[in-house]
Amino acid sequence: MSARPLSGRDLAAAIRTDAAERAAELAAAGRPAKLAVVTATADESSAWYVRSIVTAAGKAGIACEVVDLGPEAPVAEIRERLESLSADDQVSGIILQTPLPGGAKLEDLASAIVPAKDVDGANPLSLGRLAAGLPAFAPATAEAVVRILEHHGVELAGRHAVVVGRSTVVGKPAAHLLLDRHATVTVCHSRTADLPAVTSAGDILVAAVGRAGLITAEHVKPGAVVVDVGTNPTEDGGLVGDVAPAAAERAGALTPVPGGVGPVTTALLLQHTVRAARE
Ligand SMILES: NC(=O)C1=CN([C@@H]2O[C@H](COP(=O)(O)OP(=O)(O)OC[C@H]3O[C@@H](n4cnc5c(N)ncnc54)[C@H](OP(=O)(O)O)[C@@H]3O)[C@@H](O)[C@H]2O)C=CC1
Ligand SMILES: Nc1nc(=O)c2c([nH]1)NC[C@@H]1CN(c3ccc(C(=O)N[C@@H](CCC(=O)O)C(=O)O)cc3)C=[N+]21
Repeated sequence: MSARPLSGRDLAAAIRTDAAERAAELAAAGRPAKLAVVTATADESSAWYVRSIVTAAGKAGIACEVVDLGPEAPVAEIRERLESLSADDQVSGIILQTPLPGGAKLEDLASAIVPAKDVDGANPLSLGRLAAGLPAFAPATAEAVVRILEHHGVELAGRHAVVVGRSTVVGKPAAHLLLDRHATVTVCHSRTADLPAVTSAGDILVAAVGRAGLITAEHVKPGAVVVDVGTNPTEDGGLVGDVAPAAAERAGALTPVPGGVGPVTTALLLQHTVRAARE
C-alpha cells in the first residue's frame, strides 16, 4: 500500500488567486505590491525557489525585483541592501535567501529587515512574536507545512508531531505553529541520538533536513502523515525530497516533491507580500 499523496497544487492555486485579486486592488488604488528577493548564494534549491517566486509573482501581477549579490558578497553589503530596501517606499516585502555566504546567520542579517516588510518571518522580532503567539509573518515554508495538513483535513490537536530540522526558516517556526494547533511537538536535529526511535513515534512527521533519502522506512510509524519539506536537486535536473521511496510505502499520507510544500510556500510568500502592502 502506498501513501495517499497530499498535493499542494490546488491549495497553492487558491492562495495565488487570492493574492492576485488583492494585488489588482492595490494597483488600482495606486499602491502596487512589490517583493524584493535578496540572494547571495549559488545553492541550486535556492535558485529553484527564486525562479518560482519570479514566475508566480509575474502571474499574480506583483512586481518582483531580484537583488543578486553573488556568493562572495560581504555580509556588510547584504546588510546595507536590506536596510535600503527596508527604507524604500516602493518595496512592500523583502526575503533574504538562505544559505548565506561565509557562515553568516540569517537571524543576524534579517534584523536589518523592518518587521512590517519581513514577509518570510526571518527577523528575530518576527520569530519571537510567532513563538509568543502574537501577530507576525510566519516563515512561508513553516506556514505551508500546517496549511497543507489542514487543507487535507489532518487532525493536529493531541497528535504527536515530530519535526526533523531546527532551522529558523523551517524547523523551529514549524514546531511553534504545530504547537499553536495543540500538537505535542518533538524537534530533532543532527545531534539527535537514535533518530529512527524518535521519528517513528510521530503520528505526523515533518522532514526538513535537505538530504535525499534520509528518512527511510525505519523512521516512519506505519500509517503516519509525512510532510516532506526537503528539496534536493538531482543529477538529471529534477528535485527530490528527504523521504526515501521505501518510507513512502509505510506512510499513510505523504506530501510529494515536487508539487507538495514547495508551491504552497511560494504562494504564501506572495500572499504575505500583498498583506504587507495593504498595512
Ligand atoms: N519546499 C519548500 O518550500 C522549502 C524547502 N526547503 C528545503 O528544506 C531543506 C531544509 O532547509 P533548511 O531548514 O533551510 O536547512 P538547514 O541546512 O538550515 O537545516 C537543516 C537541519 O537539518 C538538521 N540535520 C542535518 N543532518 C541531519 C541528520 N543526519 N539527522 C537529523 N537532522 C539533521 C540540521 O541539524 P543541526 O541544526 O544540528 O545542524 C538542521 O537543523 C532543504 O532541502 C531546503 O532546500 C527549505 C525551505 C522551503
Ligand atoms: N529565506 C529562505 N526561505 C526559504 O523558504 C528558502 C530559502 N531561504 N532558501 C532556499 C529554500 C528552498 N526553497 C524552496 C521553495 C519552493 C520550492 C518549490 O516551489 N519547488 C517546486 C518545484 C519547482 C517548480 O516547479 O517551480 C515544488 O516543490 O513543486 C523549492 C525550494 C525555499 N527556501
